[in-house]
Amino acid sequence: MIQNELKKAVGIKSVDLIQPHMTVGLGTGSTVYYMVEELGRRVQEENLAVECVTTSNRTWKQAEKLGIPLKKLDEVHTIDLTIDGADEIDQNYQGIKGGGGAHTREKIVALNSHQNVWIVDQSKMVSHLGKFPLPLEVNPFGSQQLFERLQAENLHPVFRVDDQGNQFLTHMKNYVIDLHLKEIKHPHLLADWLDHQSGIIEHGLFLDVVNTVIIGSDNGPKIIDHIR
Ligand SMILES: O=C(CO)[C@H](O)[C@H](O)COP(=O)(O)O
Repeated sequence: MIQNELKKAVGIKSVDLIQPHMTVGLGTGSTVYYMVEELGRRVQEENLAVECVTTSNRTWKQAEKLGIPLKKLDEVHTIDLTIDGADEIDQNYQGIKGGGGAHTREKIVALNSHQNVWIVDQSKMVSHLGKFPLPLEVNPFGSQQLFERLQAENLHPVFRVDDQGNQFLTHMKNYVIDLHLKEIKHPHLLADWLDHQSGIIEHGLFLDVVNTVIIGSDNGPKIIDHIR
């Protein structure tokens, strides 16, 4: 099966986990796109009653068009379930997110959710994290000094640019620095170090977060449940 078909299959499958009257977090990305389309269909055709918060303007606009009831994060008390994509997942179900630069909002929503589900095609499953560059959302103020500090630590930073070659800007008008690490041997140690650097708003290591992973494979979606 081609990659998009795998993404579509897991996106559709994940909507089965949404129960009536849940508050649901909607992630960001091309896999989540299919989940949101299916959720919109069930809201419209099957009167599935839910309220949702989103992790990006892109997902908000898509969900709004489909008539999915939306709330701002600060308007809800709890999030029952968040469904999101991921860029890499290792054998301990630790992840890298932020390929789309939305990881700050994604992490805020994830850490405020009772359950987190990641939907991925099989290419995202890896033995060790780090082949995918690790995104950092950084404050533009002092970002060059931060860049040099990351260089000095041999973390191989690269400022992300957009299609036009301009500085990539997040929703909150911050920069993204991607760390080209090849392999992250100690994800918790690295996360801890990054958490203590001024100027880094959020990094893309999502550790001990996910409860369920749905992996798209040629044999159909495979659900790995009760991870934590
Ligand atoms: O973290 C993300 C965006 O910040 C996405 O969830 C991640 O990049 C996966 O996207 P896709 O489903 O398009 O491969």
